[in-house]
Amino acid sequence: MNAEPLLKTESVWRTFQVGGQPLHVLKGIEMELRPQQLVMLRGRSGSGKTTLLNLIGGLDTPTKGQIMFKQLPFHAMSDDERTKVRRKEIGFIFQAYALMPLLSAYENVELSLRMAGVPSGTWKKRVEQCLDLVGLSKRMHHRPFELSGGEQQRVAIAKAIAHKPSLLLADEPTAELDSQMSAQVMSLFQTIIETEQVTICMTTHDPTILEVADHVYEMVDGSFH
Ligand SMILES: Nc1ncnc2c1ncn2[C@@H]1O[C@H](COP(=O)(O)OP(=O)(O)OP(=O)(O)O)[C@@H](O)[C@H]1O
Repeated sequence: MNAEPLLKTESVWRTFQVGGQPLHVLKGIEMELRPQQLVMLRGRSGSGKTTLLNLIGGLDTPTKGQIMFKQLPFHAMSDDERTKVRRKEIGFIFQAYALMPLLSAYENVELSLRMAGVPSGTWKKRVEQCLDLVGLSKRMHHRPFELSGGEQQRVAIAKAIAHKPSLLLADEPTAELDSQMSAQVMSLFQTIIETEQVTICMTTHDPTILEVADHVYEMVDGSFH
């Protein structure tokens, strides 16, 4: 592995003030994500996984330390600068970025291209390509409530990759799925890494899923073990 890392953190701390007291949620995180890797973060509830995903996705900034994404210093950039990079380069599969209930699968994926500022002439082809990749070509005009949980998750994946991000972040993407559907999502992630040349970083509690990771970071109380 000689390729430059896509993302590198150095001594990253994140501290929140809770009731006037500092709460150190991340304590000196050193992490590297390389191109086309599948990296997993595991750890108990409350260990700091989501806080770290928010930082590497540019949604939040560290209290101390450095985060370099594609040679850009996320720790030193303004919110506006990070937002611009995030819209183009990062895809999220987070509960908070769930599907819009009144829009069809097609319209949900199209929305992500609109948000990323992709020229509208290319939307149709790309939306169809992404829904095909996740195996939902035949259901593209269904709304989320007309789809199963696993199908909704696949639309969320299509939506997250449509703008061709280099990094895809997923917070517990298989938490609501049974083991068969989880295996399908993981196999889809492996396909996407190849075809879309993306790096995926996800959190999970599921030991069977960890087996397919290129690298697993074990988070204990805000540090890696
Ligand atoms: N904005 C905030 N202000 C204060 N405390 C916070 C804030 N965000 C997170 N925390 C605290 O940081 C700790 C870690 O939270 P985080 O959500 O990162 O854990 P997690 O490992 O993702 O847990 P889960 O698996 O339950 O999602 C928790 O104790 C949480 O209460």
